[in-house]
Amino acid sequence: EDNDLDRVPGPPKWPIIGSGLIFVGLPPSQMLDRLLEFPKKYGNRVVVTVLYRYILHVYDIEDIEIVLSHSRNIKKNKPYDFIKPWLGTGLLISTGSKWHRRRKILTPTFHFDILKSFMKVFEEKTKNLVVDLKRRVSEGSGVVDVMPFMSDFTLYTICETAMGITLDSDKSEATVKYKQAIMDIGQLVMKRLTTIWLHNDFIFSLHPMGKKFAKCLESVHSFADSVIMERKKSYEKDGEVSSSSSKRRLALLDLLLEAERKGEIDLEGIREEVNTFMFEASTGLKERILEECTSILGDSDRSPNTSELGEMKYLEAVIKEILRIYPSVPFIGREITEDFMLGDIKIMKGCEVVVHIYDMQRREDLYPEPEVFRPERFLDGESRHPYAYVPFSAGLRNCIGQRFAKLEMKMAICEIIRNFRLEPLKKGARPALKADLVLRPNESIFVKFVQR
Ligand code: HEM
Repeated sequence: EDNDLDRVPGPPKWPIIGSGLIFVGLPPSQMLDRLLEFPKKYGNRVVVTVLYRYILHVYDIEDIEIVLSHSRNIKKNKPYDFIKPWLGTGLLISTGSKWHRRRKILTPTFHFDILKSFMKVFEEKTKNLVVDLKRRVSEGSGVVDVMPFMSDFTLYTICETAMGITLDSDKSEATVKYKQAIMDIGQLVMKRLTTIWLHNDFIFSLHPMGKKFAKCLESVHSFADSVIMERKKSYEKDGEVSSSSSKRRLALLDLLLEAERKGEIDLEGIREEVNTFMFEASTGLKERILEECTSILGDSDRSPNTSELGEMKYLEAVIKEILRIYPSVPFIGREITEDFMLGDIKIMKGCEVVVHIYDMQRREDLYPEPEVFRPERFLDGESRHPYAYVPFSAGLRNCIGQRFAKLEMKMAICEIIRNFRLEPLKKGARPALKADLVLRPNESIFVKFVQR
């Protein structure tokens, strides 16, 4: 059958191997740049072929809307397979009826009342963060590499809210290993993506990279298992009593354990979700908060004092602008399971579609002077196409933790701003970025903290 995608422009294709060679051997720091060249060279729909795969990249709002709002094409594409050994088919990766079932079990965890009860944890973890930062600042010049602080903060917060486990000041070997393993997994997956012969599972398992990957998995899984077992013990002891009274928060893990009791999920399934949420929630936040605070506060006349409600709106706009310029998930991939029309072209089952959030949110026609950090864009009441801003994705597979994330970010930024004046080391400097499993800076982010 004729494939409409054969008529869509894209990088040159070789027989059999297709255009995949353009990515081969690219370091992750250049991968994002390569993808960003596409729309400039070929337009807002670009086809890349790799062996038998057709991968359509879309950059237009109209196309993005059709893809994200499709109610049956909810399957993730091939690259997500590489993180399956880690996250299993948890909520992020699962599809079809399994995804529907899981989403139903997990959705109540993000109900507003439960989120409200998490506020205490957000507050406590933020206070601890501020104490840690103060200690660091008092020890030295006040110049801090913020990433490790933020990754601890987000990990502790998700563990306590969702898993009911306190990790603070837990510098145990297992925690340290877990955090390192997650970073390594991200790097290994990206490298594997650009090394076509390592796509084969068997070859990968024999290669040193595959062996390192397996070691990382061991650390991550044993950490997750101990979190589950600890909670299971205390849940079995007093879970039923306290979950029906309002004495204790009903953590996500409790909900999963309850579902296990009802036969809706097994232990393997719980592990998938624990891994999924610890990953999504701890990488989903950390990079973007403080690094961009530096550029906000470098411009000191709009340094936000966030204790007033009016200023909270500004803070919200700040957060929105951060996620416009630095969307944690720069692009999303789908494998098409049911033919559909994308405007005038037919997208057939088996093709993959990649939605470019990062690129779309930096389009000049949608956001004048797109590289300029200007939260006011979100305050001026200007109407915008609903798909012109999708850092949390949209449609059925949107981010389940979106409201959780916003509350956590607000709380953290508020407390930090109240306690410190932040100065960028270099005014107007922007971190070089790399596409990891999430968008990450390619270098440490140093910020000068001056205690107020
Ligand atoms: C700034 C913070 C965050 C951003 C920008 C963000 C963004 C996203 C995006 C774009 C997706 C869609 C991914 C895809 O289709 O492949 C997603 C999915 C998801 N997010 Fe987030 N996220 C954030 C924080 C969180 C937090 C805090 C949690 C958990 C508490 C979370 C849990 C999830 C889960 C489980 C999914 C999969 C949902 C599904 O497929 O049904 N995220 N997120």
